[in-house]
Amino acid sequence: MTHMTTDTVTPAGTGTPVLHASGVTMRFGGLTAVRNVELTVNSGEIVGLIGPNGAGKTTFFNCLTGLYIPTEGTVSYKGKVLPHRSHLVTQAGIARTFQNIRLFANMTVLENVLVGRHTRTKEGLWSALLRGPGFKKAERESEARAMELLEFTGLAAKRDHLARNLPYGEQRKLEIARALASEPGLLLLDEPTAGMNPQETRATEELVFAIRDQGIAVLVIEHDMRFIFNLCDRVACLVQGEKLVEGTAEVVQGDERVVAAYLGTPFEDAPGAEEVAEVEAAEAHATDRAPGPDSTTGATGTTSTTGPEGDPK
Ligand SMILES: Nc1ncnc2c1ncn2[C@@H]1O[C@H](COP(=O)(O)OP(=O)(O)OP(=O)(O)O)[C@@H](O)[C@H]1O
Repeated sequence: MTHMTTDTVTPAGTGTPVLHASGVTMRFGGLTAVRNVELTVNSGEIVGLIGPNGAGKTTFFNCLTGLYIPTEGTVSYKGKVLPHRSHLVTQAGIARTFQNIRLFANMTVLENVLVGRHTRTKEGLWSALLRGPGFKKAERESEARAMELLEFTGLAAKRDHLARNLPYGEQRKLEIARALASEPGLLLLDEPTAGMNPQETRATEELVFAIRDQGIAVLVIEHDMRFIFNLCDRVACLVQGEKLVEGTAEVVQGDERVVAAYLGTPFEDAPGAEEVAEVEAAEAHATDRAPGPDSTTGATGTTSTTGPEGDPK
């Protein structure tokens, strides 16, 4: 697999490293889900992580956030190696959202954000939930900050609604607001637009830009390639646990290995008649040749024409 990785790309003009993952490998028994991955996120950057289902993206996130202890490698935040404990990672300055929404369904929108603040208040989670001694003092300040975050994410009018009653897109926004409540320097988003309609996706794109503009670096996993390529300064593509390519949106979209392993066809706005004709011609060509000698392994040969795998949008 010597051809698999490329050098880390650091675009000119970006800041200092916020996150540095060095040689991260994660094995589950005989399965290597993440293999020797090197990734840096600099301040001021939005970095995308793409790849087929099962490529190891979420496992890599779990290694970054202390949920998993990597079999090999280290993860540093602002130059310091992180402990393998998720609450300490949050305290250090990394916040995340999950692929499957994890809100407190029976708490209000505001309460969910307040809970997200517990790593930044002296009183801690239990005091916040039980309104114990010392909480009152911090309460007004915390609530003001939580309301700021609800304004920022467009949820202020819903502050007293139960989280479970929010429409799906707003639940995803609330997850982001709650993550921001820990005042992170780096935000990890795991498929933030999964299940969203195009308007919600567009709004999420704007929200992520606004988060970056507040000085928070962002690392985002997403299967929606339009979203990724519009948003990201840099994109890394994982395939079978390894970093295949890393670079600007243009570089990654144009890389034939990424196209073959994941994208299928070069990414464009919408498949037009020209692309459809191309696809049909390729299919006809493939049929003419089958069953040829390269059709046995599936490792090479025809490029997938179905586009990126992933959750339907
Ligand atoms: N806790 C675990 N125990 C064993 N195997 C696991 C575990 N978590 C993930 N895997 C395996 O590791 C590989 C990578 O999975 P992972 O969920 O990280 O991929 P992914 O790129 O996030 O996929 P998707 O895009 O579908 O979310 C898969 O083969 C998966 O089955």
